[in-house]
Amino acid sequence: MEKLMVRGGRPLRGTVGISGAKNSAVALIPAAILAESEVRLDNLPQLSDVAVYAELLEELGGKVTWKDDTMSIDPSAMKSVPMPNGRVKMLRASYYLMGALLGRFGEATIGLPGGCNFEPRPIDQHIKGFEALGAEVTNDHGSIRIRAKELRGAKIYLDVVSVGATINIMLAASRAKGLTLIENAAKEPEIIDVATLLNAMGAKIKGAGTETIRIEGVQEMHGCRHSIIPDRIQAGTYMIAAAATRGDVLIDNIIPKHLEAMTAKLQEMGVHVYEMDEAIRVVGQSLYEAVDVKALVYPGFATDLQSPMTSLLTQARGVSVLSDNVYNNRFKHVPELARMGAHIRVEGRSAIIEGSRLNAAKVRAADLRAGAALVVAALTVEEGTTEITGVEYIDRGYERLVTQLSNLGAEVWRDG
Ligand SMILES: CC(=O)N[C@H]1[C@@H](OP(=O)(O)OP(=O)(O)OC[C@H]2O[C@@H](n3ccc(=O)[nH]c3=O)[C@H](O)[C@@H]2O)O[C@H](CO)[C@@H](O)[C@@H]1O
Ligand SMILES: C=C(OP(=O)(O)O)C(=O)O
Repeated sequence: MEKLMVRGGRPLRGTVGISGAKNSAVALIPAAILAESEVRLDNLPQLSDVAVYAELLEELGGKVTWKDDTMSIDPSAMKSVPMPNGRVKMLRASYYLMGALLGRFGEATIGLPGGCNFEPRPIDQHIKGFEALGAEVTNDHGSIRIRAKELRGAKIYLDVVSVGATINIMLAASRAKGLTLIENAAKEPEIIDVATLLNAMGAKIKGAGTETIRIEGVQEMHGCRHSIIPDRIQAGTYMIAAAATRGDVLIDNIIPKHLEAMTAKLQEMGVHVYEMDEAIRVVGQSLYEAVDVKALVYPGFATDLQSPMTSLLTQARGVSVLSDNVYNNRFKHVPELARMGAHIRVEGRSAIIEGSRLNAAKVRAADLRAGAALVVAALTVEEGTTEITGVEYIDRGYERLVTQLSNLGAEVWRDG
């Protein structure tokens, strides 16, 4: 079993460049299905989810070429092949095949998605959206069959603010007849990135990044070239790691505005953070104050950063309370951090974190960001080597993690 080995106690120092965003990439790749000619994506991250998605598109008959950080997708010969099992179970974002195939072919059969299952993650709002557009949706033993004779624009009010449902409805509605309004839409930067690509492909989308998105359906969409936005979650994780190790790191090739909630929280703790045009410098300090954190939808503090933030808060003086208002039960990192000596209690949707010194241990990453939390924690440990299993989860979201951390002076390697 592969392990990530971390010998901590060294302040991270230097510059780390951030790749394109995973959560954009896994929506932009299936969005290409809607075009009739080649879509080229630049600044693509080298991640396992991206590799799986490329294979999924090939299974559908797409021609995919991936070199360095550029992927070309020729969707002209694609068909809506049923995918009840197999690779669709390997990642969460396979649900975007539903909206994209429905938009282009009027039908899709896709197994329920996999990915990080830190708690039940329903897709009822995606289905409600497809039905509002005129599709018939049935669940056949965990496989979702969606059919529409004709997609028609509709007004859809999302009961919960959902990134996935907002994007999935945008994908299908781009090729529907007439006007679709998504109300109570998610506002994450990745939504804007997807709308930008779709518009470059010929769609007519306005309002992405606000709570009302207006989509005027078009009959045809074409190829284009698009560069993916930087990964704000990888960037935030390196900000946390820099602070936790009392280091001095320039996080480069990012959009600092996407990290405002993180920057503000670090500053509140006493970390020195300097924003530049396309970079943020984080300078760690010896003493940090406990703070309260509420993970919320964008532009609030990102739920994907709450697990690594928990590790940083073990390094603060006093008691911090971290609540997750997006996923109430995203605390699989807590028992593992406890093995490393952390004093954390989970009460309802909150983790109550006491400042504590951590020790090396053998721990398991149960999901992607739980893995990031363990890496951050391990980097703070002064003596001994921490062994982290579940590396396959971490590989879903951090490009060249060992190389990146080693370049910053960390002692990290893979074993097994
Ligand atoms: C591939 C991708 O982009 N993944 C991100 C996406 O996941 P994902 O798109 O799956 O997350 P959502 O924004 O949909 O989920 C937000 C909340 O809404 C609930 N919900 C969602 C859909 C639905 O139909 N019904 C429902 O009840 C979820 O259980 C959750 O409590 O946004 C999450 C929230 O920022 C991030 O943690 C994930 O990294
Ligand atoms: C939960 C995450 O991803 P996914 O939705 O792809 O499982 C994440 O990126 O933290």
